[in-house]
Amino acid sequence: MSEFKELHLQALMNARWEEPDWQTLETTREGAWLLERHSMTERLKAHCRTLAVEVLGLHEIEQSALTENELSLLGEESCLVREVVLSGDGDAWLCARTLVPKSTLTEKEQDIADLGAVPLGQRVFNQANARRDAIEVATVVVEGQSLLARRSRLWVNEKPMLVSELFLPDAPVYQEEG
Ligand SMILES: C=C(O[C@@H]1C=C(C(=O)O)C=C[C@H]1O)C(=O)O
Repeated sequence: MSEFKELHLQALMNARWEEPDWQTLETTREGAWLLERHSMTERLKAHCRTLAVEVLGLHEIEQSALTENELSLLGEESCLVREVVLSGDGDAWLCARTLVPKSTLTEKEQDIADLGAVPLGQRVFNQANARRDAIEVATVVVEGQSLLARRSRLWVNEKPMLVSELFLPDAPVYQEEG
């Protein structure tokens, strides 16, 4: 798993995020996935019997190691980094890296640091005031394969986090009926 982690998380970190072409994307199958404003976990669950989360990493990152762009979306502070792979019925579908500012992990949201195998989306969209904005997309090349990726900001109780998601080759987004 560590080579997987190295390849996919590194690719996600190097992605060149761009404003989506809403008009074009909204009419496509990929667009429905990339522009999803509600829970990605829910959308993935609709395509399998069991959705499993494997935590690849959980560590802190100093403010100085964040990019200007990340700081402008989240505020100037250190973050918790949560890295996971989501698998549908045993097939790896999505690799995700989430930056959670320290000030988001307060009060009711302290548990977000200890989610383990509970999908982040399941926890966040439990909250009536959860919302997503700042959706950006990218095409990421991993081992010669072009993969879809997106980055978005999630808000829970008006506190932000930044979620980057890479759709792996077996993900339903690439399938006809996806
Ligand atoms: C952000 C969501 O959560 C999903 C689960 C994640 C996790 O458990 O870390 C990360 C990204 C997701 O695609 C979501 O469902 O929308």
